[in-house]
Amino acid sequence: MAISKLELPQGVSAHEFKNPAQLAEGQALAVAKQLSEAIEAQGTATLVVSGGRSPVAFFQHLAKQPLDWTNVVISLADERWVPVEHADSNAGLLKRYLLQGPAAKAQFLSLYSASANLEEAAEQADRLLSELPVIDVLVLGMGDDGHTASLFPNSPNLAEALKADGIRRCWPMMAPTVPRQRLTMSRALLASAKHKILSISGQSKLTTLDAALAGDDVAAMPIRAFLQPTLEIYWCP
Ligand SMILES: O=C(O)[C@H](O)[C@@H](O)[C@H](O)[C@H](O)COP(=O)(O)O
Repeated sequence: MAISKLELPQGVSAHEFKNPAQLAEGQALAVAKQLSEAIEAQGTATLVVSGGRSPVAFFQHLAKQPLDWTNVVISLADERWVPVEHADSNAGLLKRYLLQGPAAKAQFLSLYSASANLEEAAEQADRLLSELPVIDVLVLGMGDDGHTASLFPNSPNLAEALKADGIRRCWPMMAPTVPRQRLTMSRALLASAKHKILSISGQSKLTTLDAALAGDDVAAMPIRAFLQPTLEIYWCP
C-alpha cells in the first residue's frame, strides 16, 4: 500500500518519499524553510519535535541547515521521565543529534525535572511551558497503537489531556512500555502549532493511519485528534 491510496480528509496532505534517508532530508529542508520564514517574519522561530527511534536522521539533516539558530526555541512534544543522561531521554536524543554545531545555539526548553514524582514534574513543565512562544512547527510521530506524543490509549489523564480547549499545557502520562512514566504536551497546546507535520515510515504505520482514518474515537487512537486541517504527513515505505 502507498499513502496515495488513502483517502485523506480535506486539509491533510501527504508527501511520499522513496526511503527513510530521503524522507529525513526532505522533511529537514521543509522544516528549515518554515523556521526561516518565521524568523524573517517575527524575529524568532519555535520548533517542537517528537522523540522515539525514527527522528535521528531528520535531526542530523536539520542541524546542518543554515538557520539563525540563536533565534530558534526548541522543545519536545513529549518526554520520558528520566534524566538527560538516560538512554531513553528524548532531551538526550536531541542533544546528541540536533543540538550540534551551529544548532547548539538554539534555546532548548526541557520538559524533564528531577521532581519528587511524575505529577510534580508535569506541573513544573506546565509552568515552564508558559514561556514557550507560539509553536511555529510541530513534528509528531505515531505509534502502532495510534498514540502520538505521549498521548497513550488507556493512560490515566488521557481524557483531560485530549480536551480540545484544555488550558493545561503538560500532563503526566503512563505508557504501556518502559519507561512508563511520561510527560506530554496537551492536545490543545500541540494543536495550536502553525505548521503540523506527522512523520511516519513503513507499512505498519500506514495500516495504523488507515485504521485511524476509519473511525472517530479519539481516546482509542489519539492521533485522530490531529487528522484534520491542517496537517502534512511525511511518509516512506
Ligand atoms: O518519545 C516518544 O516515544 C514519542 O514522541 C512518540 O510519540 C513517538 O513519536 C512514537 O512512539 C513513534 O516512535 P517512532 O517514530 O520511533 O516509531
